[in-house]
Amino acid sequence: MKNILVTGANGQLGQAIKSVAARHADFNFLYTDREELDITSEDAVNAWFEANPVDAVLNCAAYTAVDKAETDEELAFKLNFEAVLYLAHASAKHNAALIQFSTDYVFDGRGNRPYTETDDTNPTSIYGATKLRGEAVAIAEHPEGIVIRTSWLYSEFGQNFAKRMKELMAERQELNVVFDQVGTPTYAVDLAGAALALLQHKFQNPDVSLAGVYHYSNEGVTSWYDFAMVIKQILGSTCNVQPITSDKYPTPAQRPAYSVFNKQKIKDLLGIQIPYWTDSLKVCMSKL
Ligand SMILES: NC(=O)C1=CN([C@@H]2O[C@H](COP(=O)(O)OP(=O)(O)OC[C@H]3O[C@@H](n4cnc5c(N)ncnc54)[C@H](OP(=O)(O)O)[C@@H]3O)[C@@H](O)[C@H]2O)C=CC1
Ligand SMILES: Cc1cn([C@H]2C[C@H](O)[C@@H](COP(=O)(O)OP(=O)(O)O[C@H]3O[C@@H](C)C(=O)[C@@H](O)[C@H]3O)O2)c(=O)[nH]c1=O
Repeated sequence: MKNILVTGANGQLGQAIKSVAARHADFNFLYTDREELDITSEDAVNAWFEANPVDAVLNCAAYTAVDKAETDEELAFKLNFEAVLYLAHASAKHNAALIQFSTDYVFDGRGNRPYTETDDTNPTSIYGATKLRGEAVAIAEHPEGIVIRTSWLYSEFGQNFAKRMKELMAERQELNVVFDQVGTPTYAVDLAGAALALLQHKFQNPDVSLAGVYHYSNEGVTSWYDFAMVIKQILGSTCNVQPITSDKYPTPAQRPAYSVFNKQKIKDLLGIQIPYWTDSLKVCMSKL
């Protein structure tokens, strides 16, 4: 039996992990959120590791309010960087694996072909910058640190774009959504399955180093507008959804115009097929 610490377990990804946990009868999940384990406290992190035997950490805790981070840099930095440092040190000391989650917002979006794990990063937002620092520290401060970058996460859990669109389509007759930001939505339940498969692979191949960055999203490419349009079609909504350019939807944080991932590395390693984004979206919408 492997003891897996899940931080931020009541967040979107944490709940998605709970929903697939039964697939891994040999994993004993230790779910914590801020109340049980505040990862911004180095003392709390160290005390937790002293008190509980841990074989791996899935760090699902993060500061994810992209626009708010522009004026709340201190807390975003604490959670997305400093806390990762504490987790990396503690898990390395106790010989536990570490999986840190990161984002497509580490890229500036000026690319025009799917980003690989070795492509240059250049975040355009505070959120992206703090997540990039978190990636670096997970890799540098843990000899086997793993980072999974994902994009446009949605699910039946927590707050996300798909749920927001459903609410707005019920409230409004017209909705404007940007069509000049292109990426790939990711169903958090698919990501949770892939992260646990990666962990399983690691436990089964203890002598092989898996350290480094991996890209994971669903398959396909779309814009936020097209994402909204597919949601509208699935719901059978009559809301008039209009495409707009980003300058017509000003936000405090600048988002990448293009953030599609190349996912070959994780697909080759695990031998997995990743679901197409609209297939997973239909599964999720049937649960909302
Ligand atoms: N959401 C998205 O679209 C994307 C997310 N990601 C990454 O995926 C990961 C998971 O994101 P997601 O599940 O959506 O995020 P959520 O915001 O849904 O969940 C984050 C969780 O962290 C908890 N938390 C906050 N502060 C602390 C603390 N000090 N100690 C412990 N826990 C804390 C939150 O609790 P509380 O609610 O009480 O604050 C919440 O439960 C993150 O690393 C994120 O950067 C990457 C790409 C896209
Ligand atoms: C709600 C809404 C948003 N938009 C735009 C704003 C933005 O450019 C885009 C996405 O909207 P949101 O602000 O909901 O999504 P955002 O918070 O930017 O989502 C990001 O979250 C972080 C945590 C990540 O790591 C990213 O991968 C990504 O998922 O859609 C519209 O055009 N119309 C709307 O009605």
